[in-house]
Amino acid sequence: MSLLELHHVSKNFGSYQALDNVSFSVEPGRIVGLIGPNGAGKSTAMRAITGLMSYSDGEIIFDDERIRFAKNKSLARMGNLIEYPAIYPNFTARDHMTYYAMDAKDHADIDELMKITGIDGEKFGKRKAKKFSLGMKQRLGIAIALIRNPKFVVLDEPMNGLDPQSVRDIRALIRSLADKGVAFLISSHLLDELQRLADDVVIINKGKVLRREKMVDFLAEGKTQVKVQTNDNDKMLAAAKAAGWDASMGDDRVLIAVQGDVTAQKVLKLATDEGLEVTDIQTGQGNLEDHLLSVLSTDATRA
Ligand SMILES: Nc1ncnc2c1ncn2[C@@H]1O[C@H](COP(=O)(O)OP(=O)(O)OP(=O)(O)O)[C@@H](O)[C@H]1O
Repeated sequence: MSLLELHHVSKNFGSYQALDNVSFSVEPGRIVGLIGPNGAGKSTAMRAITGLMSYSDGEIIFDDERIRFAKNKSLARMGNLIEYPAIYPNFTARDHMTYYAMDAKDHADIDELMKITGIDGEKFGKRKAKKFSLGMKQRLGIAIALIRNPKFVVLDEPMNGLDPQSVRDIRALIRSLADKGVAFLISSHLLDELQRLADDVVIINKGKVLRREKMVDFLAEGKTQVKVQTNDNDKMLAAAKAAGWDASMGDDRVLIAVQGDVTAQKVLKLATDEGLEVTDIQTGQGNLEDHLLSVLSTDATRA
């Protein structure tokens, strides 16, 4: 039995459909990455799951209870950090911990959680939250999400504003909690980070789920690609597509799937024939970002 299940969930804002028949599940102890471009519906899905927003159709079941807007006993077993953490400017980090632990049947050891999330010690202990940096607020938000020993935690862009050491600390914390059975649903535009952290991936685009699979399977399915950078990548992409190749635009280079007669030499020859200057060319397995872009570009072609 899954801990969280979304069955055919839809959400409309007026005539705009932000979620369209969304179904996926999250198992205990799994870290699930929710990824997709801006406006795909990630925050909307997370808000519906945490009872912060109503949904129009379908159902969301958490821990055997149907999630409804703003009235769920089960939400006490769910932690979340969505957009801005609920921080009180005149509270210190410890005040927040004490406040959010109040009335909880079960809560984490406050000192230990403050230590792990790096909001303890001389520097932060006595400082009021209004004087916190963005990264500090983010760490406090993560600590708040974890204070009630949740079974399931929803984190929207948790690594926002964190320095590399904090990113590493938070990653280790999430992994150790998942090893103890806590499930996570995490959205992030930091795809390298998510690739390292997530066990499963849900890809959402224009409110629809395009993929739901294990991260390793998704990455393995990513084709070997020739990644070519030229002085005119748009022209390179058009030429590759005209040649009938499976090509998409990466961050700063064109990605061409190695299949049939496509090789790096052929790509180089095509670029030269087009009068393009090749500044870099490599062959390799796509990473999460490459494969995501390729899945999104296939989806756009279908639409
Ligand atoms: N309260 C609202 N009223 C009207 N439209 C909304 C509202 N909230 C979100 N939307 C629209 O729904 C779509 C999905 O938004 P959402 O914030 O869920 O996307 P997202 O995947 O989280 O994007 P991002 O990566 O930019 O945060 C967007 O087109 C957005 O403009």
